[in-house]
Amino acid sequence: MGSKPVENLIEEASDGVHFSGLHLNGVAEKSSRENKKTVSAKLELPRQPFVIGVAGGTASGKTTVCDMIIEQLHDQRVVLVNQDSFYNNLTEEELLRVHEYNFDHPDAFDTEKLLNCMENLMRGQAVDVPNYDFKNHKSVFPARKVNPSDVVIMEGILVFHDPRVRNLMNMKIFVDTDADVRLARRIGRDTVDRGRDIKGVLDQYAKFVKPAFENFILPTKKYADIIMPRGGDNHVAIDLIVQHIHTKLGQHDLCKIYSNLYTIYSTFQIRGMHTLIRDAKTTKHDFIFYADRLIRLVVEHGLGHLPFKEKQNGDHMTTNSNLLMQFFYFMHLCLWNPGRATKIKHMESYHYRSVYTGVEFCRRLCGVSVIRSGESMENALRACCKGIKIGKILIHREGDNGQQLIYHNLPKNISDRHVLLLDPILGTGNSAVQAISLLLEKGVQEANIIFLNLISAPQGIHAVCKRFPRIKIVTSEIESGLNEDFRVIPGMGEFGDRYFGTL
Ligand SMILES: Nc1ncnc2c1ncn2[C@@H]1O[C@H](COP(=O)(O)OP(=O)(O)O)[C@@H](O)[C@H]1O
Ligand SMILES: Nc1ccn([C@@H]2O[C@H](COP(=O)(O)O)[C@@H](O)[C@H]2O)c(=O)n1
Ligand SMILES: [Mg+2]
Repeated sequence: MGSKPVENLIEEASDGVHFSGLHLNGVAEKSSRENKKTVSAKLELPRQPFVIGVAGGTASGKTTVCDMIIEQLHDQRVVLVNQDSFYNNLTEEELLRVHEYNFDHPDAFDTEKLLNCMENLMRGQAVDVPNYDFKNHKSVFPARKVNPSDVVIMEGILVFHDPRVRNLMNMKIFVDTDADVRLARRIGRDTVDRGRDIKGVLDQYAKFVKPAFENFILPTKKYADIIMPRGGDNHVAIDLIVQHIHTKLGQHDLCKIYSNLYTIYSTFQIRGMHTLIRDAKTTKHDFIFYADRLIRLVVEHGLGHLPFKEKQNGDHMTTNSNLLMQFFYFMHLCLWNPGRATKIKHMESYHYRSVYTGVEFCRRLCGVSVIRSGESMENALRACCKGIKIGKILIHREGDNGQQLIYHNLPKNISDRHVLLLDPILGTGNSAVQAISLLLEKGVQEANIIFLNLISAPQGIHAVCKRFPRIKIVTSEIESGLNEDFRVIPGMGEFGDRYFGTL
């Protein structure tokens, strides 16, 4: 993998331009990829943080959940921005009648200030977040200095309410805790931490907190990606969320280094399928089922990277309604212009010409599977590309570095084709390098190779991308690393053995 360890490469890349497949909008992402050469020029574009929104009713456990996520993300730079910090300061008059003030209405917050603060953080600038005092209902000095970070968590009862705030979020979590539990916790917290008396807490709850929950907070639950029951007691959900963030950040960094590395969009469905195929207890039947689902997604994604030509379907297209119109027009001519009507022999002459502008698939392509595990991907490729030719390469592994190419059978005219190279696991990258070298020897253009796999280890990515910067790698997950046996961890055994049942 070269002389520098992975962490150094990531660190170096973090200093310069970031090729984020996750957080930049389409335009920014495209221009970053197009300007790959500017990496060396070290343009100081801001890092786009992974923004998580955490909403939910009062005392549902939002702050507790955020603290737990932050604790578990100990190796990442994470900051918390509380919506509470952006409460409007009360006027003297409002302070005198504070019991009549509705702190649960969206207007109680200075949302412009929150947005401004978030925009600065996303531009890579440190911000001063007000320090709100719940006892005196106002911000106090000094403000809290918040530095730009990899992950920004925005937490508060109404963070999903304003679409401008909501749209900044990459992940939205709604903490869904039973109303009675919330009221009991709120009484406890407000009397102990916020200097309130029980009667005041109950009056405020009945008058403002409960109605606002129903009118403003609960309706935003529909925007959540994750609805989290039981708040901080839900350790499984917290683990999954933390793992997902880790995956996103890991992929993020390697995708920034290599603009030819593509990961399919990660969803909990996809993570769930990975969780199953990575479990030694998963039955053969389930292993094949979920591996096939993942393979199909990767193959479809890979095909999306093939070139295409614009194509127009210039055929006549007729709908029922215009057939009816044509019939009436024909009858009209028969009555009023029989001469013209007789000239018309075919109804088709009246069809409205409609053109569909689409694209044409690239036809000059073939698959090449690396025997044996790569053969597990052939069916998905055949299902997507009718009649596709698939060649094979057998590489024998001697120890961990000695790879020996011992057999190949490749489609004719492979040099004219785009090649989809199939191997579900990219580990050290040694086999992939051998296979790609063979394809290049056979005259295939490096830029015409798309390497499809399910799991890529960083070592393999560095090995392949550095040596063949023009090939594309499409994967469904970037692994954290390899174990001492050069296997992906946590281990799934030999993919081919598990898929073909030859354990
Ligand atoms: N799972 C839990 N079990 C017991 N108490 C909890 C739990 N989660 C939160 N609390 C307590 O309930 C109160 C409200 O929790 P907090 O996280 O501040 O909620 P929120 O930020 O949603 O208002 C706090 O006093 C907190 O210590
Ligand atoms: N001066 C204030 C400001 C806010 N509140 C209440 O705080 C709740 C929001 O904070 P959570 O941690 O519970 O989400 C909200 O329901 C307000 O009623 C307050 O009492 N006094
Ligand atoms: Mg809170």
